[in-house]
Formats: sequence, structure tokens, C-alpha cells
Amino acid sequence: MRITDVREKTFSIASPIANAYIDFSKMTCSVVAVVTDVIRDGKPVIGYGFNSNGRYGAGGLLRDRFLPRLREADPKTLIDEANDNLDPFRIWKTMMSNEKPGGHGERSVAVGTVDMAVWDAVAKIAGQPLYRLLADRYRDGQADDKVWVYAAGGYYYPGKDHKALQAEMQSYLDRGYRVVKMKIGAVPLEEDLSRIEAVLKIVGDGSRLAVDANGRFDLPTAIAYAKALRPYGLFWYEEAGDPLDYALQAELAPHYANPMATGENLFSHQDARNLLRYGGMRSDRDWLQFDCALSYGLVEYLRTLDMLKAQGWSSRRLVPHGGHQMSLNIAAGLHLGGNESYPDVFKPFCGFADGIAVENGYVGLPQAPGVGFEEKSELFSVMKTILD
Ligand SMILES: O=C([O-])CC(=O)C(=O)O
Ligand SMILES: [Mg+2]
Repeated sequence: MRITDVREKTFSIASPIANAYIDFSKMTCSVVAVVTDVIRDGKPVIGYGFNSNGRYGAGGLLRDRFLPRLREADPKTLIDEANDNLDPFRIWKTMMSNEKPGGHGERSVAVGTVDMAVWDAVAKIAGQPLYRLLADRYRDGQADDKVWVYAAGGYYYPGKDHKALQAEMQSYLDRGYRVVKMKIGAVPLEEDLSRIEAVLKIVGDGSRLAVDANGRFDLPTAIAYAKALRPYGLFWYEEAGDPLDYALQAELAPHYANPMATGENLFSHQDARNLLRYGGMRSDRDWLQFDCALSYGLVEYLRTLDMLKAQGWSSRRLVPHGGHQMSLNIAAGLHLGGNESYPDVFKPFCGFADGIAVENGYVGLPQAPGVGFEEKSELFSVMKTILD
């Protein structure tokens, strides 16, 4: 068994939306295909992966360093002999050879993208949906058959008034979501409060609305928002300050007793550990949003899960950023608290398999082998062009 080809192609996911920190007018996304010589249903098994929104495609890093290392490796060193499959851990080690620790930068995006494709291939070779394979290997066969998801949107874009924001949120509720998320921090506090109140008129209760500042605030601004948000009893207050400013997060906590969330821009288990060591995050109410696709993949995410356990955190406090099917499989197979969903933005990389509806805030998973990309026709028709 061997990898016969591995390819990357960069796609545009540009749109006019903006959060408090960036607009997405030039956003791109890498897709990777890992082609194997294993035949299933008369065809070679091909694993696919892509990187999450918010970080740009990693084609340069992939072409310069990570894909050549895989191509040059002795195929025998990439195999899991016990399971007669590819070995994601050995593949990860090969990709990371001659890489110094620390300063994680964005190579974690490149490696995370390949890692997704490798796990997709591994599950296809095993003939199982990925979440079942993960539950069998790591959770005594116990998988969740549905996953809690929330609808992320509420972006700023030119000309978007309260009415449009309310219509967007109403449409998420109409599609079965119970909790929605909106952006804050790109306009003055008073204006954000009026946007929030407009959305509360639609969702009814603060416990059904999360807000996301995308790391925009300094400590005084984060505290001013905390004080203003507190009475609403929101689902969570996300990424108030710079993702690496653990002291800010810790100093904010006493000002905000309600749940907070952060972690989407921490790309390694060491950075995640620093958040738990120094960020004042509270294991009884706060949420952690590490996204495997941006942070060295599931091989690294398993280390993060071990670290979390050692620090006394439940895996149910994890709700990954990114709204992709890979994290949905991880959530179901490894017992996370839920997953993000983007019903309308970042198409076609957002959303779940065709014909699987959100019901009362929960979504099921397709039963096809792999991550389930082939079950999402709009996405797969784009993904497969990488091999043309
Ligand atoms: O706007 C973004 O960069 C995405 C984001 O923060 C989220 O989904 O939580
Ligand atoms: Mg966010």
C-alpha cells in the first residue's frame, strides 16, 4: 500500500463579508488530494482535505516543503501495519521532519490540510465513516449519532441593516438551528448593542445568541463590552482580545460571569495548553474552539484532547471553529460538545452532507466511508477538479 500522488490546488472563497478584524474579499482555501494504490469499489482510494476559512490557502508551504517530504519518503515508513492502512501519525512525523518547535505560524494550516485528507483516506480504506473509526479506535466504539451545531453568521457587509440581519437570523431558525452567532466589534459599542437587540427580537432569548469580536478589543474595550453584554445572558462572548494575549483573557474573566469562548487562532497543543494555564478559562462554563484544519490536523488534536483531560477539562467543552465535516466527525466520534456551522457563508466548503437537515439544533452524519465529502455534491464537484 502506498501514496501514489499528492496534490494541492488553491480555490477562492472570496466574499464581501467582514468581521471586526478582516474582510474576506481575497480569502482563499487549499484543497489537497492524497491518492493511494488501494482499490475500493474498483477505484483507487483518494482522501481529500481543505483548510478552514480565516487563514489563506497554504499552497506555497505545501509545494515547497510538506508534499515533497511525503513524496520522497520510503512508502513503508507511512504504513500502519497493524491495521493494514496508512498511518496518520507516521505521515505527520514525516511532514514535520526538520521543523523546529514553537513559532507555529501557518505551517500548521498546511499540515492540517494534508492530515484531513489522510484521515479521509484511512476511513475509506477501513470502509467506515470517519466518526465510527474514531469511536472504535479511541472511545470503545461509542459514537454520538448526532452533534449539536450552531449557525454562525451575522457578518458586517456594506448596506446590511437591522432588517437584513434579522432576516438572516430568522432563516437560520427556520432551518432548524436553536443558537445563532453574530459578529461584534467593527462598530462602536452602542451600535453593536442595537444590532444585538435587533437579533434578540428574533431569537427571543440571550441564551440563543453568541457574539464574536474576532480578537479586536484591548482590555478596557473588552471590559466595557463585558459589562454591556452581561445582562443579555448570551450563549457565549467569543475572542474578545488578541488570541495570544492570555493575560487579557484572564483579566477579563472576573468582569464576565457568563460563558466565554476562544481558541480558534491557537494552532498547537502547546498554545492551547498556555491558554488553559494562563488564560483564566473556566472549565465549568467556557468553550474552546481549536480547529484541527488550522492546527496541524487530527493527529495534533488528539494531543490537545489528552492535554485537556490532564488539565481536568471535559471534551464536551470543545466546539471547534470552522464549520467543516472533519470537525463534525471528530465531534461525533470523540465526544465533543458540538460544532460550528456556516449555513450561508464560505460556500461550498461550509455545511454538511446533502439531505441531512438540522433538527432542533442537532445534525446527523452520513454513513458513507470517509469524512463524507462525496455526500455533499456542491463541495465534491469542486474538490474533485484538483485531479483534472
Ligand atoms: O469570521 C471569522 O473569521 C470566522 C470566525 O471567527 C468564526 O467562525 O468564529
Ligand atoms: Mg470566531
